Amino acid sequence: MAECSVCAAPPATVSFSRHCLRHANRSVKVAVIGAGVSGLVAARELQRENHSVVVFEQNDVVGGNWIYDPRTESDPLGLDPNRETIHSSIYVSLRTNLPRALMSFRDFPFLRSRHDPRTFPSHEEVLRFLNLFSDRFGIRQLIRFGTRVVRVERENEEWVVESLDRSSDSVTREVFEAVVVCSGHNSIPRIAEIEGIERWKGFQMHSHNYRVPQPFRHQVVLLIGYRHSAFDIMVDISPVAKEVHVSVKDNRLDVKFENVKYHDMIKCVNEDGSISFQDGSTIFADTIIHCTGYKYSFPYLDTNGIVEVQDHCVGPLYKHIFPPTLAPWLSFIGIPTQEPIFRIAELQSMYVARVLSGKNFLPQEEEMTESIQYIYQEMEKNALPKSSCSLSLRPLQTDYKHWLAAQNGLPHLEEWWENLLIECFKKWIELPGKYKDQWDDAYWDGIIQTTSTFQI
Ligand SMILES: Cc1cc2nc3c(=O)[nH]c(=O)nc-3n(C[C@H](O)[C@H](O)[C@H](O)COP(=O)(O)OP(=O)(O)OC[C@H]3O[C@@H](n4cnc5c(N)ncnc54)[C@H](O)[C@@H]3O)c2cc1C
Repeated sequence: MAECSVCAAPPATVSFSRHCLRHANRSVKVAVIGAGVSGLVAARELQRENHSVVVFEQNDVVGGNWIYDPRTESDPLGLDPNRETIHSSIYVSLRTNLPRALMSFRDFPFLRSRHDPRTFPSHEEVLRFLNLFSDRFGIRQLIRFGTRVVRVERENEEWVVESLDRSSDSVTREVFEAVVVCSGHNSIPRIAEIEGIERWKGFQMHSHNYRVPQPFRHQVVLLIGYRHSAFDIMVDISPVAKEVHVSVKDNRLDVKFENVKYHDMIKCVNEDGSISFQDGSTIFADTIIHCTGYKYSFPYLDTNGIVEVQDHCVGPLYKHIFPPTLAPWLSFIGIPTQEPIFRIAELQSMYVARVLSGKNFLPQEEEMTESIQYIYQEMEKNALPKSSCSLSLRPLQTDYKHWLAAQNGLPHLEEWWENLLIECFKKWIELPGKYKDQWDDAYWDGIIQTTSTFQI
């Protein structure tokens, strides 16, 4: 380990953040990339620790994925690398799949507003909440709007950040001590591989480019996948479409709609353009919508191969945050996309801010690497594919949240929080399509208000 980066005190007295105890609490110049949920909360926590923060945001407003954009991409499947990309994947009818209490920050609850007081509110309500958050904590003044980061590169132990100002079309080069990546993971489509798809003459798209049901009127539509987006789209288009077919890998939910049929996974597209499924059924369809999730991508980031995306897994990342060899100068917030990200991003951001100021010590590089290996082993023991190592925190999700809270000097996450999450998952299985409107608000509001200081 090197000496203290401020006074050259000997390595033995220095934390992994390269500060001796005398120079802990140091302010670091940090670039945050993105002003969605992760970037906003990262900026707040870094500012609270007195770091000097610049947030780069390609859009002109805050909110990231929660900014509804009626436009769709020129390649509806999202495969053409030269297409102009659209960041948001939100559709008009979208309501949150989590109760608002699970989309709250520790000291800034997502309160019911007069605009939309529902427990599972619309996307507009989430965007409103993120705007309130930005105003309350003075985040906007830290953000360079309309500025896209085009390159981040390590030079002489510092990061060179190149950004493009969209209004003047000019590129600026700046140097930062630390970079926090918050650029989101719900924009680059991942599509299903289908044997014989080159024969398909119909229309294919990814749910990233789905906005409204009208284009599918009187059509036979095949949806691939059955997580939240597929389910929402099915409910959206079944009233206008002739037939909706859903190809599902697992998690078949028994929801009856007159014109909806469920199938196993797709076997192939046949010579005559029909589609066969592994259960032996065959259909003709007008449109295929791939509701098959997203790819991680950091096109601007050059780490000399240290951080890679392999098999949908971003790594190596200690605690899903720090690449051991570049810690603490490079960090990632909000990587586990299948988790309730608001609170996790908040705890991760606090941790990063504290490590940078020297309040928290990171373990030695070898220990961080061992910790990453331990997660892979636990996943293997629990028969979880390596491809889910970034998406979710399973099987160590509860330990992870408690660990993060403890690092930040906070008590364990409240019991109601975990219970609410479990209940939400149970209800999604038991009452798909209905659970959002059959939620026991009085019961859960009571539990939350009597067991914490939290309001909803
Ligand atoms: C259809 C759908 C429904 C969802 N529903 C829920 C839900 O109900 N509840 C929930 O908690 N989560 C939900 N999510 C997950 C959702 O993505 C997160 O809530 C949250 O938006 C993630 O925030 P983020 O800041 O990590 O990423 P984003 O919100 O994607 O923000 C990233 C930001 O980075 C900016 N950016 C990217 N690249 C650059 C660059 N090179 N330079 C400058 N700026 C850049 C983008 O413009 C954007 O503003 C849903 C996701 C999808 C796709």
